[in-house]
Amino acid sequence: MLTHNLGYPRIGSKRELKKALEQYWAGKTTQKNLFQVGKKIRQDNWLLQKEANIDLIPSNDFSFYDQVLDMTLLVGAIPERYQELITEEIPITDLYFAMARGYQKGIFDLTAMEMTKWFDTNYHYIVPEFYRDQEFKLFSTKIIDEFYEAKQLGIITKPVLIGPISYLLLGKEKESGFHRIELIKNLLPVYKKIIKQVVGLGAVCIQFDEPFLGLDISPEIKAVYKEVYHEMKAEFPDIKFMITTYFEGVAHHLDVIVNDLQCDILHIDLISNPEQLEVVLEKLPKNIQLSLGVIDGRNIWKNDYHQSLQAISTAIDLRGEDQILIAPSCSLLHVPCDLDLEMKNEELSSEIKQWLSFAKQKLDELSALKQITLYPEDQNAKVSLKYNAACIENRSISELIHNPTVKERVSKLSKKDSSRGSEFPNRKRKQKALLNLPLFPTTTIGSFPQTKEIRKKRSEYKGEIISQSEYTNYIKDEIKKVITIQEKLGLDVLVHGEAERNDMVEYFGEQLNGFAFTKFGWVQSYGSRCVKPPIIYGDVSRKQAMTVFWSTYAQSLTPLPVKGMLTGPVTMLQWSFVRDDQSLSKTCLEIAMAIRDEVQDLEQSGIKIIQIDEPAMREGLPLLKENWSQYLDWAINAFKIASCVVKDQTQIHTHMCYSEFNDIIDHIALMDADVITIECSRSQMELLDVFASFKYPNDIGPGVYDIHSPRIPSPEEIVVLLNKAKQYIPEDQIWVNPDCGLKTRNWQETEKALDAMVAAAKQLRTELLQMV
Ligand SMILES: Nc1nc2c(c(=O)[nH]1)N[C@@H](CNc1ccc(C(=O)N[C@@H](CCC(=O)N[C@@H](CCC(=O)N[C@@H](CCC(=O)O)C(=O)O)C(=O)O)C(=O)O)cc1)CN2
Ligand code: MET
Ligand SMILES: [Zn+2]
Repeated sequence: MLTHNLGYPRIGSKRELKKALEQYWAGKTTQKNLFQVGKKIRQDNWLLQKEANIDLIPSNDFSFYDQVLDMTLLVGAIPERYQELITEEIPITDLYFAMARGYQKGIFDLTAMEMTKWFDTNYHYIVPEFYRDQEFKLFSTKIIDEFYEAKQLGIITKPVLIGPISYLLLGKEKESGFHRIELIKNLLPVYKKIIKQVVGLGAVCIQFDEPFLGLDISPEIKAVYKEVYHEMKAEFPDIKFMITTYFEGVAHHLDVIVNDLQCDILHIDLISNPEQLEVVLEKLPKNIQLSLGVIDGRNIWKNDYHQSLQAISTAIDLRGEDQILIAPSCSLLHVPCDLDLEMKNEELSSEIKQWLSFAKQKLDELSALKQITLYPEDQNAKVSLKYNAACIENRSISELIHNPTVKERVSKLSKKDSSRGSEFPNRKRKQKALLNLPLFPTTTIGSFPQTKEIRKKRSEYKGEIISQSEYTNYIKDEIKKVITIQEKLGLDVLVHGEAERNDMVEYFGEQLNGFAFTKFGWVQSYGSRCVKPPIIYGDVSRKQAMTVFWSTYAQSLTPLPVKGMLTGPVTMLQWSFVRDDQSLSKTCLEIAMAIRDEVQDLEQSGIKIIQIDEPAMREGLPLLKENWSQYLDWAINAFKIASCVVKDQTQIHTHMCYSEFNDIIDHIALMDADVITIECSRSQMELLDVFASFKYPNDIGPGVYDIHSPRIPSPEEIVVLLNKAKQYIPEDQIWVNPDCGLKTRNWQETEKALDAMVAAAKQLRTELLQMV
């Protein structure tokens, strides 16, 4: 029985890669230095896995930005607009970053490629763009370079590729009249070339990630799976093909896998779907080895050895030990690097620490499971099994977890707690009288640039280098500054700028009971951006008002309305590490009650508009359609519990980003927020197509420029987008705003872009006046 790993975090345990990337982009360091940082991380990761006795160690799981973009470069799917960057003078790395981030330099003004969520995770990938009859070619050498690099360290790695079918499905057609899967015939020869190259260097096993095998796929796609792997395998009969599936079970597609899929090893995710083990064991042909994903690659709880060993021994009994591999359920990209770094963190109680396991610890768990399975009588094996059982037991009976008051409040909720006093048209009239906003009201999503200085001050405050009052005064000055700037820019609805927040989820989590925090638990979100997800370990409740102080201060500075700014319950849940000892819906309701209390306090302190962000509403959607409606019911209900406590006059906003919303827009409408601001611009307002057939009932602000790119939009292009919006949405329902918060941008970009946005809104107002 072998152990293997699907992928290791690459940002560095101290975020070394993040820092090097940002320095490089700022022109403060050389490409050579960036490459050295990358190389060091790869080597550290390989050696660490070797030390942990992992039998099959992955390569090509490293990335400078995103593994899907790496594939795009590897197969040369470079969109037309970047072709002019393929010159002697411009390093290929800069072409790569241009695709990820846009490129505005000299004569060039190129927009970035679209970015979206990686399945139902908080990781974002760069969406491949496909055109009719598109050609592919072997374009980059990254995969062979990395294989070679590891080989020089004495490690024959398992190169990781996104399988050809999942790669195509992850992308998007950029013109009509074809389906991207048709491109497989052009793509396949390039995959064969890639395989040939790594095999030439000595690879014996290749990992093809095919997560779509767990999703709803059509019979046509199934047929393609059959053909493609048949054809590839025929050419490389001696190479082990490992097909990995994750995030869902494959039981419903076993027909393809059993009868048609040519592979040597199939990996299944037993965390997201433990039930599949039984049927896979029964139906999978005996000549295919089975890899059991028994260790949670997406959560931080210590593995329950007893439970894992049961699955492993069932599998071994039926197939024999040499036919079984064990692994994490998916790539470890989604968990922090190393729990050992938290040893000195006194805020994380030692009781909770013994319940946890990060990437490095998960590797040790993997090899412990192998030892216990192969040598059950070994003294070390016995000790580690016993220690594990004690930790699991401790967590299950810990007093830290349950709070009867919270449970009782939640159980007493009734239908009327989740509906507003009146219907939307009525509310809209009352809000209009109170707020008196112009047509096409302009606003921003909440955050303004989180400058180095702000972060430094917070760091100093947390390290007790500066006092609480110094920090408070500093943040107050920041708020004053952003209010003044917004007034100058001529925005209609203001925000306080969120300078006091480290992160929109972490900030609230820190003020709630039932949440715990790490100091180094960073997880890559996209590119160089990381988050430190809180750990929800127990029942959630609010300690005291969380935002009222800052919001009322901001409102005291201006006659214009300032939005109170909260993170919604679904997003709090989705972007935290969640408990696995009660249902998500229960935990979500507990959070909703805490937010509801805050909403009520804000209203009572005179805040007239309250925004409850739910950017993660869509990503929480189960991967299989059959499970959608159940999720949407509890998720929407939680949002309404949080928001519906206010009177008609108080305007509730929500905000969403990063996803395709077309397929759930009717459910988004059911959330009944008075206004939704929603990301749109990277996809050129594709979202709007849905409004041709679905009349969105409430107000909506389709994002008019991309905030993930440093590129500054012109007023003209924003006017074009708004005119497009007008064709689908009545003009008195349209708000004007960026795609998302501005925390990642600098001040110069921010002011210029917002200036363009306000100018565009004013132009539309003038045009309307002239028509009258
Ligand atoms: N949780 C979450 N998920 C999300 C999003 C989100 O905002 N939050 N947005 C989407 C993804 N977008 C994102 C956008 C920006 C960042 C982001 O800016 N992250 C920051 C970290 C934010 C943070 O928590 N910062 C802390 C700690 C900052 C820090 O590193 N401090 C330095 C010291 C200060 C310095 O000198 O820089 C240190 O301790 O070393 C703070 O502000 O307090 C980063 O990578 O840079 C992340 C995700 C979807 N998922
Ligand atoms: C990822 S959604 C971000 C919403 C938040 N209010 C902000 O502006 O940053
Ligand atoms: Zn957003």
